Amino acid sequence: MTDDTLRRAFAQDVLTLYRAGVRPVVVHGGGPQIAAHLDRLGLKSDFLDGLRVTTPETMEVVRMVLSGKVQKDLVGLLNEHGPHAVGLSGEDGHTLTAVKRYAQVAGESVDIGLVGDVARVDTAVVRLLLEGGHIPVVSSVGRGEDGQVYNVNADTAAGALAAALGTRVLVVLTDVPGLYADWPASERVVDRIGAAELERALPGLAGGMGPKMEACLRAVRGGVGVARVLDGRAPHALLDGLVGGAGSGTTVVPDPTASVPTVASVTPVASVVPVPSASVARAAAPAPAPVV
Ligand SMILES: Nc1ncnc2c1ncn2[C@@H]1O[C@H](COP(=O)(O)OP(=O)(O)O)[C@@H](O)[C@H]1O
Ligand SMILES: CC(=O)N[C@@H](CCC(=O)OP(=O)(O)O)C(=O)O
Repeated sequence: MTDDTLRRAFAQDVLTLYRAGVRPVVVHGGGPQIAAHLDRLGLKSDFLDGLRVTTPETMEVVRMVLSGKVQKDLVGLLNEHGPHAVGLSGEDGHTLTAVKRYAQVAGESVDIGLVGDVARVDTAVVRLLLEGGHIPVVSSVGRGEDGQVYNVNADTAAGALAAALGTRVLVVLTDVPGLYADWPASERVVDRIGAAELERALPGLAGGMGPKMEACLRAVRGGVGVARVLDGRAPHALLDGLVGGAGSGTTVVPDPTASVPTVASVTPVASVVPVPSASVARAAAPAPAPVV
């Protein structure tokens, strides 16, 4: 999202899906843009457990950069050929209600300021936009019921929103080819992982991969059909990954249903697995497919 060519390719992919009948919801972050702005202001920013330590001063910058710049740039790109995209912050319409989140460092909870987890999602505004034929573009800022505004990791926001909307697919774009099985010792990418195995692996994940994979887990446990982690450094990673690129990135699938299926429970519900992705584009889906 810091490279203009990649950003444009991403916007084209979202529009291609949209024109094919998919209803994408974009949730964005902007860590590098926040860092650049903090730097310009001479403010330091540290990360703990993959999350930015957020003072009230930092929070002002996070809010301004995410909702005022990164979101508007994305909306602008999506709207070059029509009034498709509408930006909103997680604060708007109570979309994301946040609660303070602590970092976990060596088994201890550490206070990292105004960092939030998503406690509740109100999908009303996003659904209104989808019903009106728009592409919602959501910044990962949450409103606390304590009067604070919280900095929510974008993957966390996306996973929670996907689960609340009951979407078919969650796509997470990142700057590595997928989840490395044994990072940093090896860069072998995990092709596919089930929710239970991912849950066991989560405590061992470092840096930003922790919140990212936690978001995928939350999504598939919340009823999303499948979550994909794709390498956003490749132009058109989104479309290639969804439509053409079986095998790219890491696919997170829900737990198989624990009980022996009865005839009634055989009806496919959440246990949909890798989207044969041409069908994503064909879907004209009754459920929207979110894109991060
Ligand atoms: N097991 C892992 N597999 C892949 N990347 C990992 C892993 N553990 C830590 N990382 C780090 O996590 C980074 C991705 O997280 P982050 O920088 O927060 O991404 P984003 O900006 O896409 O949210 C990778 O660039 C890599 O350095
Ligand atoms: C709490 C926390 O870390 N919030 C993130 C929000 C933006 C984000 O997630 O951006 P990326 O997707 O580019 O990493 C931050 O301040 O950087």
